[in-house]
Amino acid sequence: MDTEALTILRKEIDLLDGALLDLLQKRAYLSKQVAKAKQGGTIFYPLREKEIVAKLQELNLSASGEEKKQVLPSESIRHIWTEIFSCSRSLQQKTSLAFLGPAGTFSHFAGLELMGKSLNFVPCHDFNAIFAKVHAGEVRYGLVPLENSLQGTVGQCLDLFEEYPVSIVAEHYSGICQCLLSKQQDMRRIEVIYSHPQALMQSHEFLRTHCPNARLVEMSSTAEAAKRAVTEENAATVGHEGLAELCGENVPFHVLAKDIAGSKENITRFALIAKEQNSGVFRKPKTSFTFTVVDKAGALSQVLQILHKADINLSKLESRPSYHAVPGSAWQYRFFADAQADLREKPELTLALKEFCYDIRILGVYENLL
Ligand SMILES: O=C(O)C(=O)C[C@]1(C(=O)O)C=C[C@@H](O)C=C1
Repeated sequence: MDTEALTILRKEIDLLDGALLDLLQKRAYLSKQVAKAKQGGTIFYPLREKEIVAKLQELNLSASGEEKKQVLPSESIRHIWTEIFSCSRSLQQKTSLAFLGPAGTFSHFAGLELMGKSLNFVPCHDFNAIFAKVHAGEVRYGLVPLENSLQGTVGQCLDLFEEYPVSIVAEHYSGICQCLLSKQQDMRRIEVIYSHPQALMQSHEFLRTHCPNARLVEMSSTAEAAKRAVTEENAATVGHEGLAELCGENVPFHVLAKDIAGSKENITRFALIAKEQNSGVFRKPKTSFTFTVVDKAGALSQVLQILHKADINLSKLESRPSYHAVPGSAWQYRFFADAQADLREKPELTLALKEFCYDIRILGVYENLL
C-alpha cells in the first residue's frame, strides 16, 4: 500500500466533501425559501425532480476530454439526487408515507424510489388501512398500486376511492425485477425457496432450471419470506434486490440472480394519495376522475364526445361494478378515467358532462410522468 499517496488523496477527498457540504447547505437554504414562496402550496413536484436528474445525467455523459474520466454511473446520479430531494422536501415539510408492509415489500421499495429516505415510512397490513390513515390525517401520504402491466387493475384500490374522499397527488411507475436471494451461494444446494405466490409463479421456470431440488413455499409477502430465508442455511427467497441490504445487516444475504421472472415488462403504476388535492399548476397535467353515466342509450358516447370536442386525450377508461353509485339502483358501473388535461380549469366542461352523468368526482390533478 502506498500510504503516502493514500494520505494525500484522502486529504483531497476531505476538502471536496467540505465543499460539497457547503453547496448542500446552500441548496437546503434555497429550498426553505422555495417553501415560503409556495405559501402553503404543493411541496412535491416529481416532474421537476425527474427533469433535474435527466439534465444532470446528460451533463455527466456529455463530458469530454479529461472530464470524461470523471463520469459517474447514471443510476448513481439518480440515487444521490433522490436523497437530496428527499432531504429538501423534509426541510419544507415533515412527511410520513403509509404503504403496504411489512418493510421490504415492492410497495416499500417503490416508496423509497419515489421519495427517498428522509421521511417516516408507516407499514400497513392492507390497502384499507392506508386509505383510512390518509383520510384521518395520521399520515400525509399513502402509496397504493393502481395497475400492473401483467396483472391489470388493482380493483380493490380503485374501489377504496369510493369509500374515502382522498386525492391522487402523484403517480409513479415502478419496474418489478424479481431476484433470487440467499445466504447459500451455490444455487444447486438450495433446498427451500420462500416467497409470495406471485413472485414464485413469475420465476417458476428459472427456479426449476437452476434450483431443481428446492421446495417452493408460499408466504404472505416477499418481505416475510426474506425474514424467514435469512435464518436458514440452505433457504432462498424471490423478491426485490433491496432485501439483501434490509435483511443482511448481520449475516450476508446474497443476490444470486437478477431479473429471474419470465416477462420483462413487469411494471406497476402507483398512486400517491393525500387528504388534500394538489394546489399547484402543472406543465403536463393529468386528471384522474370517476363518473357514472345516466341510464340511457348514448350517454357514455356523449361524455366521450364532449371530451373529444374539447380536444382532451383520454388515456385510460375502465369501469367497476359499484353498489353505492346511484341511490335506489341495485347495480351500477362507475367509470375511472385519466384525461391529459387539468379538468379543474374547465368548469364549463364538467358542467356539460353533468348532463349525462349522475356524478363526477375529480380524484386528483398531478403531473403526467410518462
Ligand atoms: O422546485 C420546487 O418546487 C422545490 O420545492 C425544490 C425541489 C428541490 O429540492 O429541487 C424540492 C421539491 C420538489 O419536489 C422539487 C424540487
